[in-house]
Amino acid sequence: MQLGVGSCSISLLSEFLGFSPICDWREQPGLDLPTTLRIESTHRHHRVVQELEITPPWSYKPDCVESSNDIEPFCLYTSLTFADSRGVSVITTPTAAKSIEEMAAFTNKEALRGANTEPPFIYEARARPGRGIGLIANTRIYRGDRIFSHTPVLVINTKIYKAMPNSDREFLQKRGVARLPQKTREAYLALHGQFGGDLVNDIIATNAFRTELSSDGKDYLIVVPETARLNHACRPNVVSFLDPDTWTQHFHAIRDIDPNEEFYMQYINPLLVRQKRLDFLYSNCGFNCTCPRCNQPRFYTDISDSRLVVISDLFDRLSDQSVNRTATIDDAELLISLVKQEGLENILANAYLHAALECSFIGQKEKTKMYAALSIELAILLAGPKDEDVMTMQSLWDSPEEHWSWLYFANETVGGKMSTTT
Ligand SMILES: C[S@@+](CC[C@H](N)C(=O)[O-])C[C@H]1O[C@@H](n2cnc3c(N)ncnc32)[C@H](O)[C@@H]1O
Repeated sequence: MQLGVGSCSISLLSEFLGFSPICDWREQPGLDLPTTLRIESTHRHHRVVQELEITPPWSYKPDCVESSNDIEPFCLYTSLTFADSRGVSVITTPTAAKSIEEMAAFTNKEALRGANTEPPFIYEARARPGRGIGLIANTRIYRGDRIFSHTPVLVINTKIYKAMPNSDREFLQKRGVARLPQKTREAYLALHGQFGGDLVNDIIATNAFRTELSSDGKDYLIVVPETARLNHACRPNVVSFLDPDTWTQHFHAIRDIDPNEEFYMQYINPLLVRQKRLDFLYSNCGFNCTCPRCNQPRFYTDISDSRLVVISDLFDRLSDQSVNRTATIDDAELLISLVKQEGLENILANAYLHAALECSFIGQKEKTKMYAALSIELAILLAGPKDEDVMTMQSLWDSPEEHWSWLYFANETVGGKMSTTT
């Protein structure tokens, strides 16, 4: 989602909307759908196209397979020393690997301080009826508390899906997992596979997150064994963001969590009504959702669905930045109230952001600051403190009058509908 006014804009990214890309990645045009992921290919001609040397941080000579577009091969790079010898295997092009090698995660040991270590006794993994293993809180956890921060063990440039047959990609994937340090490899291979077929590939299909890992914005799939144990619920209590500099995925509580409550993230767009959520989860993620929100009695589902329709409509109207827009601060406050009633704390930062902007449009300084602060508090859990949108909101909090949105329509539209200065 993009809020844009001239050259000034605040982009509300999909991750910012609070849903994980975990099943979304298989929706991308050109990527394999789950049915093809299930087929174990018999096609075997892994054309190793070039002999590359071992260069730090990599621990082996990269294995490369020619790509059908003939631009660049895709190669397997494994570092056994990455993240205190947790290790990582990366499948990408030699050019992308060069820029990865220069990232702080690989050049500065200090950058990974605190990653892959967990506060003790916060949670434990347990069998959950109808949904395999899940992570259960052992103690009360408060909104904003960090749950864990981990680095990926397998990283795949998504362009590979268009660039070569499945069998070639699977060859690189299998070798990538085989080369990981033993403990890491075992943790990977113990993960759940939902679709069957080649195990390494099935684990990717079931557990991968889609994310921008490199500074050049390239798309990657990542598998992080610890965070892969998080089940989905349509009212999540944890959210994540990935710091691209340190290659660390951080999870925080987005609301208070009781002892014995399961941690849930949201795999899909939170604005879908129940039947659409169930259909999407079944066709893209391969399971029938057993979360409490999908299983509540019809009466509550109907109320929830109608709230979601209004929430979507309000987001659309508040995002409309044309001079003919009809949205007001009342709409933004209604949105906040409905999002809270719906229990979607993972999109509350967006609702607060809209409220802050509406107040700024009409020059209400104190309320602008109040809503900006409320938005920032949650947005840093969803996108991280270095995120551009979070920094933009910070500037709205610091000095609303300096922000592009301040009395924007009053200045832009002389005598127009939006000249709503008080
Ligand atoms: C990323 S894994 C989550 C951890 C997994 N439960 C395990 O045992 O490792 C995703 C898988 O968990 C199960 N799952 C997650 N959320 C679920 C839900 N709300 N309802 C039913 N099954 C769910 C499905 O089998 C899905 O393929």
